[in-house]
Amino acid sequence: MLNQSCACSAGRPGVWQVCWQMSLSLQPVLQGLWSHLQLNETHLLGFGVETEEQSAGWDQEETLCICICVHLHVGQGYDALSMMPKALDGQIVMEKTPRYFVTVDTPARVHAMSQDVKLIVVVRDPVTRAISDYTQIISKTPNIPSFETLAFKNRTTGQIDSLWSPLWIGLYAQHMERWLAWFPRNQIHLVSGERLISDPAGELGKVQDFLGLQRIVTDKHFYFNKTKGFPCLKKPEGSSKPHCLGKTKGRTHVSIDPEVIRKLRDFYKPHNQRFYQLAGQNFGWH
Ligand SMILES: Nc1ncnc2c1ncn2[C@@H]1O[C@H](COP(=O)(O)OS(=O)(=O)O)[C@@H](OP(=O)(O)O)[C@H]1O
Repeated sequence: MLNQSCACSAGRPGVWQVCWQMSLSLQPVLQGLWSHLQLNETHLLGFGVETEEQSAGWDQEETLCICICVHLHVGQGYDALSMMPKALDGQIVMEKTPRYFVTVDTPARVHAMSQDVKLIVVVRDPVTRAISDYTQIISKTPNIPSFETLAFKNRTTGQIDSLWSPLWIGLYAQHMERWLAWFPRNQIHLVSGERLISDPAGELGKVQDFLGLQRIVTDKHFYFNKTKGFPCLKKPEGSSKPHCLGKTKGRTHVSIDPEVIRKLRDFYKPHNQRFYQLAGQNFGWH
């Protein structure tokens, strides 16, 4: 059941917002619209438009209500800094938006906001990343074509569709180059997604060093949870119980034709090499 009031966050400076709330009994139409909106988020972002706080639910009369907030970022004047929470002395404010790494205008905008901001990017094997991305997309929009279909412009000739969002995002070198045009390499810290799983304390140790923090988070804070198949926190702050990440993190991936995986590995090889050079480190993706 969806509450009738729409959930847009109001009054944020530099952002215009529109809020729609629809209630129709045309289930298939709305499901299609919902899929369309989710698939086109990247496209919308390209134009500086972002959807936020999307929610959908069925009311008691079995009609679908959708509430979508569209935030239109007004030119370059989007004042992100004033939207950040105030920090006390000794506190660091962090903002986490995975899409910033790949959104074309973001480096310039972040630079206009702060030239000495510290940037952290978590990167993982782009092939695994693409499959993870697709697994997430298909969990929300089950009727889309297969990964194998979407990954190719032409499957017969083997031509990869590098503009398909899950593959395009994995072209890390090209995204990194855009950031390096605005920020020196030493202001960007790269976290290995693989080591974040195999050695979370080690990887977070480097993050703490990069942020100039004392190494407080160490091995003793983690344990390997066999059921989850991932490291989890022994005792998160403010709780006495262990905590693993939620169901949408670390889920079983859709199984993909090994031949397609091989083709994708070949496709990414030169891009990965270029990324290792820019990064000054080899992430070992084969
Ligand atoms: N400790 C722990 N527990 C669970 N999952 C972990 C952990 N550490 C890293 N990972 C990996 O994080 C992946 C999910 O991150 P996301 O890409 O969804 O993050 S993001 O919020 O979009 O940035 C997720 O990807 P998937 O395995 O594809 O779900 C995990 O592989």
